[in-house]
Amino acid sequence: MTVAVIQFGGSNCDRDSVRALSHLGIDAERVWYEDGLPADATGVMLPGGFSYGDYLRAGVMAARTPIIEAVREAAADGVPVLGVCNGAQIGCEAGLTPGAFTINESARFQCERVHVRVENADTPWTRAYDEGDVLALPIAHGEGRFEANDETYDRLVSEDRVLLRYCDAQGQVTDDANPNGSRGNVAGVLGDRETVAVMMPHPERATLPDLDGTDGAGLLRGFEAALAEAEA
Ligand SMILES: NC(=O)CC[C@H](N)C(=O)O
Repeated sequence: MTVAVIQFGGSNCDRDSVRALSHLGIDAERVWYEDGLPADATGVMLPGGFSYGDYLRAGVMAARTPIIEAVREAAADGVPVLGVCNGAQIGCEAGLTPGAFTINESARFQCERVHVRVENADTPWTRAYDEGDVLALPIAHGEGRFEANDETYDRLVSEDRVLLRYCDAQGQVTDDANPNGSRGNVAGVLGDRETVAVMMPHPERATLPDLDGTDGAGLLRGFEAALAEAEA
């Protein structure tokens, strides 16, 4: 399989993402957004960064580029799609996943290590974990506060589409453990299909053993699991 890691002007996690995926034995390559989605892509990663300099709203410009139309079609066909940080913002702006990521409650850019709790381990992206597992992952964003209206939020919860919630080191989901004011401490959600997911924390920065922790590796392994699911 080859995961296309889409690079926009301003993306800055595309190389890290390819490196982390390759480390896991998942074939990945960077694809410049103007070159279009390769027909043989068996996965799509929307990496972190500052596409279009976060102009207007983070992710809004990239979400309106032609390659995202191709990503939408691929996602509908069951191709696994993962958006991380700016990629999560793009995913929500593109309607691949519900809700929105907006300006942090602090109104500041926050770069720190947080804990998230696995809310649903029965998805391709979380299969490597057990429900309730606590992962240490880095965040680095200014617009990471998850918001959704009541109807959308209730649907996400009732359909078990919340993947990760910010928590403390013991796994307690509290306001104090919510770094950015996200509704319900939500850090990651599934799209309409469980092969599509977005998350604000950076699993690719917590995958290589020579970096600080490898708790994110299982999330990236979701590409293999999601593909297997789609082909089943
Ligand atoms: N690390 C990133 O992807 C940055 C996310 C985004 N551009 C923000 O600051 O909100």
